[in-house]
Amino acid sequence: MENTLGLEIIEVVEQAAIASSKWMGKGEKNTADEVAVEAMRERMNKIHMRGRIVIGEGERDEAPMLYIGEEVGICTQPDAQNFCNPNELVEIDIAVDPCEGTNLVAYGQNGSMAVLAISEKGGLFAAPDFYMKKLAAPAAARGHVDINKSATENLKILSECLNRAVEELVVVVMDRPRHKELIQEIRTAGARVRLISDGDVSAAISCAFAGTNIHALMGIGAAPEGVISAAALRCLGGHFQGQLIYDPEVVQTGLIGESREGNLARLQEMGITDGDRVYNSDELASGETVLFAACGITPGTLMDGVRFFHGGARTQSLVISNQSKTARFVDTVHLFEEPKVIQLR
Ligand SMILES: O=C(COP(=O)(O)O)[C@@H](O)[C@H](O)[C@H](O)[C@H](O)COP(=O)(O)O
Ligand SMILES: [Mn+2]
Ligand SMILES: [Mn+2]
Repeated sequence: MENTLGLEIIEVVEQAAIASSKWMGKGEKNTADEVAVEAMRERMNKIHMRGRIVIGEGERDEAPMLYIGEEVGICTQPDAQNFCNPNELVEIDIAVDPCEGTNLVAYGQNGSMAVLAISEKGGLFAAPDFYMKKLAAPAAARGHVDINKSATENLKILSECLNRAVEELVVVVMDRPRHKELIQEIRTAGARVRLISDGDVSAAISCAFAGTNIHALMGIGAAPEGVISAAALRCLGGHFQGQLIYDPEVVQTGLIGESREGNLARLQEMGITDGDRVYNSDELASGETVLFAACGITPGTLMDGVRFFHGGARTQSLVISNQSKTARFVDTVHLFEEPKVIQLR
């Protein structure tokens, strides 16, 4: 599955990032999202594959989406027999977030990216559009920290695993009223908190790279983003656990459905019988082959954002594979017209 796909999906996230970045700082989050979705769809449909979207994103705020169940790739098109023998190709599942951090793009802030994860059919947890409590941490802490433990306990464990004082740890938390107590607890324990307004995928992945000065992600974000983060952390050997959150009182937002009971019933309908189950990265991204790709839209901890120059643009992407055991940082110059100058730096 991986050989050429690994290269082609770089272009998928690059095209989405370029399209979205044209709307950076324009205050129009839906347009920044829409153009990323379209660019991602268009490029994906040129790939020689039989793909199916298992996680599209945006139902919650009715953002444009590559909808769940949508078939993508040349070999799913009506005229597929002209290009390929659909039966010969492995069916793959794809989780996408064409513009992760739409607000960040709209307001010109750091940390947005076009991102996706791929596995063979059935290899990614088809997360409902719910919230998810998340715990991400570096590989050294994998299996030692635990989402069922308190933040104080986990910080102590992290400090031992990473051989640094609790005061030397930085925890990313989304800046939301629901995290008031969590933030207080982390601060009381002695660690430092980096509050983010959006973009918890970037924060989760950053935990797996030493040098980012991010040692954990704690708190509640969206479930689809949890699966995408888990795919990256699974490949990188980092720690990721997620637990669906179905109680509107815990999330403190009206965007999750009317009641705890109603949400539990929705989960049952989807075949999720234990709403409190804790999933680890191997369960959220369980496939034998897992690929992850992201391209910075605005600058971030791991990747630079899209930079335009006269006649072109430069992007930075990250492609991670559990098969080749690689994390590739890809720096690409895109030429929109006949170049006069290619800027090296
Ligand atoms: O910040 C985020 C928004 O993603 P997007 O809609 O693709 O721009 C995600 O990283 C978060 O995980 C998540 O969507 C968020 O925490 C849920 O929204 P909220 O109710 O504002 O906390
Ligand atoms: Mn997102
Ligand atoms: Mn998005």
